[in-house]
Amino acid sequence: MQILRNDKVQLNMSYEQDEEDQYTQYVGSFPKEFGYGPFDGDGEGLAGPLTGEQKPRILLMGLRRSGKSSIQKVVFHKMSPNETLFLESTNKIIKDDISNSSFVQFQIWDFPGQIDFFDPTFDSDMIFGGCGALVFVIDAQDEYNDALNRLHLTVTKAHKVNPSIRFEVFIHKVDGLSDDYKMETQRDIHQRANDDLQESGQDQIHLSFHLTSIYDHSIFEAFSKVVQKLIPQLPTLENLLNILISNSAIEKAFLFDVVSKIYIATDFSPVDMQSYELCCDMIDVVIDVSCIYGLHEDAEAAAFDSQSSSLIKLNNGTILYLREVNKFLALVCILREANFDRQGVIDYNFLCFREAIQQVFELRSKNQIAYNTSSQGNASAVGESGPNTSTGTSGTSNGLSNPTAMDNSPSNNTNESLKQTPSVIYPVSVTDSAVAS
Ligand SMILES: Nc1nc2c(ncn2[C@@H]2O[C@H](COP(=O)(O)OP(=O)(O)OP(=O)(O)O)[C@@H](O)[C@H]2O)c(=O)[nH]1
Repeated sequence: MQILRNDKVQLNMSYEQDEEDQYTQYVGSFPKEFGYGPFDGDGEGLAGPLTGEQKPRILLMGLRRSGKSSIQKVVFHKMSPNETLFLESTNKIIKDDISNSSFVQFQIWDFPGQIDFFDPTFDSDMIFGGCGALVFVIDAQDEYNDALNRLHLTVTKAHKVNPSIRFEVFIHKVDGLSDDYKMETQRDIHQRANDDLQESGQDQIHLSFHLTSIYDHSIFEAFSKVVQKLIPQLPTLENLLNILISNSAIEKAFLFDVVSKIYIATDFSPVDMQSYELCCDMIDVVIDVSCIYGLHEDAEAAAFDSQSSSLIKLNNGTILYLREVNKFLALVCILREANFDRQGVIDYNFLCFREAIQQVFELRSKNQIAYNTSSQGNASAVGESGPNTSTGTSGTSNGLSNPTAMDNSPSNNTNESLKQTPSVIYPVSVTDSAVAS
């Protein structure tokens, strides 16, 4: 296995509480430096970093002790699940800035369980107005009548203020339930929540349901789906992954945010949990090995460079192949060993893919800077972009509204170079053109 060198990413927190050091400790095998940091720009995403106000916001709501803070700590701060037993109850809104990559830039607001919407100090316009997604956590191990009432109250209120919010219901702590009971609980909660909405004439509100637990990968998978919906460039990324896998005989490819192990995009084939878990585990292995062997004398040197990669052969004839895409993102692929005999072609296709991704970043950055400039100088320009530009839900928050924007970009050339590879696997012409160029 080639060693993926560890990147020293700073941990950046914006907690309101005076507990800045609390989560910068070692958790498991992760070094404390391996966490989120401000996007310091390495040429790929001089995003004119989004300001707090512009970042899509994800709200974590639910009854007391339903598991909101645990989810946030486990997914984004590498806290081990057992440590969440000692978390204290949240008594005010905690805002957490997730700024680890130029694609995944958002804020998570963790709410106290006992929050009162009718309290005059609760500014629902401000809270729901700039929100991209609302995650409502229900403790599936507990009686959930009250939680369903609360869910109804929360979504109707939020939808009234901001109809573009996406509602995600986490049926949480399912680790304690048998498979049958899990399914039964999901069906029951789904049915009752939607019935409540229908009875109150609010059936235009759409709820998505996820079975989650911090004790397995389900919470990462569910959060991946929540975050993906906030990435306007998602169709472009998926399209690029499709082109890559179909030309490289790859079975499944994930574009991972390395620190959180959230996948921000995958190809169009269905995701099965086992593949996702395998890829997550690979990232853990790579990081662990990198921490032990990957650091050079100059520990401050930028690691995770363009040569970084890892190859794991499983004993069932399958290969896991990891390549660094940029400082924060990694491509993890699953493919058959037999299809890996012409690695050069796969690597060439990967380079085209990486270049395309970088161009998406650049385009986004340019649009972001243009947007920032115009909104500073001309208030009406903000109006043109729509009132929800800061939420990330309208598809314009980052200035790149849809894949057609990409079509006009230089990256389309890269798309073409991938597309030009005949759909036959490993066309010789690709290698030839690579050599020729
Ligand atoms: N079994 C199990 N327990 C969990 C899970 N997630 C959280 N917990 C436990 O649930 C308890 C409450 O978790 P918190 O994260 O503090 O809950 P909260 O919703 O933030 O609570 P408030 O801050 O009071 O609103 C803790 O003891 C966690 O260890 C899970 O997936 N499974």
